Amino acid sequence: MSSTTTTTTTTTTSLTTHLTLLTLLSATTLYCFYKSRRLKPSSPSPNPTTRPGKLFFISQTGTSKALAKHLHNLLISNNLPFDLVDPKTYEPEDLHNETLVIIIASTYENGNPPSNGVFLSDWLSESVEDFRVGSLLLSKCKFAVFGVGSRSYGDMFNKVGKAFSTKMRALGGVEIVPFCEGDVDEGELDREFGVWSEKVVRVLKTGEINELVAENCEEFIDESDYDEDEEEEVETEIVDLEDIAGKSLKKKDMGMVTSNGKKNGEKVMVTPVIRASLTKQGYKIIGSHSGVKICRWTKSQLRGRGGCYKHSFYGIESHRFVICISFNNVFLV
Ligand SMILES: Cc1cc2nc3c(=O)[nH]c(=O)nc-3n(C[C@H](O)[C@H](O)[C@H](O)COP(=O)(O)O)c2cc1C
Repeated sequence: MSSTTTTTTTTTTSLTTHLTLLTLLSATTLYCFYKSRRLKPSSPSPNPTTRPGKLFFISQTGTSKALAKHLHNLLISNNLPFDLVDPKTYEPEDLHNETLVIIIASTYENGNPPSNGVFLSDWLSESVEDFRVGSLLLSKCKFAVFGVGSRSYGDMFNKVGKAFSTKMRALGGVEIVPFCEGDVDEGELDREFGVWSEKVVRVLKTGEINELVAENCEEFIDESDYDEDEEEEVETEIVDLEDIAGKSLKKKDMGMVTSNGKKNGEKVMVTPVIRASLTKQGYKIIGSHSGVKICRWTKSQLRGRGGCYKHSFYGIESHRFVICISFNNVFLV
């Protein structure tokens, strides 16, 4: 009797142990499964490099705006993401971040842009003229321009569209389809615009763009200005206190800062766009007043690989100096 009781007790204990172990194992499995689900992203994260292109219309009485809307529909129906943008709501300081820009621009009185494009146009002109900005500012940007005007205005015909194309190129932009001039009076504006638009879409879709970019980049990037070390230097940009405070100069501050970089009437020496451009060229920005870059010949001389003509021809040891550019246009050697 006693033996039977002992056997029953042992069996019950063993069963309880098994059940406990089974429960523990199941709980662990469930926990691991739950954790693995939490860690696994539910869907692939979107590609951070894809930024919609910008389609600007510069228009007084609506012709360019209507054409831009047509093109926008065409682009979207071809799975080419673009934002239709009125430049008067756009901050040109952001332009160096754009990779695709299309501009439909009308010319208005005395060859000037319609009012919604004046700021963008002036900003580009000033950037082209500003020696600190340089021709690499828009090197990531592929663009195309269509001009709307009337031949009856003679030399002023499509002056604005032409100027946009020229200025974008001067800042390093890569023109993917040649500039096209539409004539509202004697030309076949709609047909010409249709043909040009198809070409833009084709280039964007087929990737012909890549070949063009590769070719054009060679023109714009002067390798003598760069070497391997400078690319690394770009990463270690000095941070300005103004930027830490988040006070970069923007169009929305226009009450105080004008398009030519004046703040409360005083010249601002390094605007964000100048900073970006100089950094691309390998300069280190000092505070908000100066930029420094070591000439590649200086590095070459210090490494014993030969220096520039000043040393070879005249024996001047310029590699012993650092050249500074002060933004108030004074050069210090
Ligand atoms: C007052 C006025 C001035 C114009 N000046 C020029 C000009 O200098 N050059 C040009 O090519 N077209 C000129 N045009 C023609 C315009 O570009 C044309 O009317 C165009 O369709 C206007 O485009 P929008 O409707 O997008 O503003 C002028 C038109 C007007 C009404």
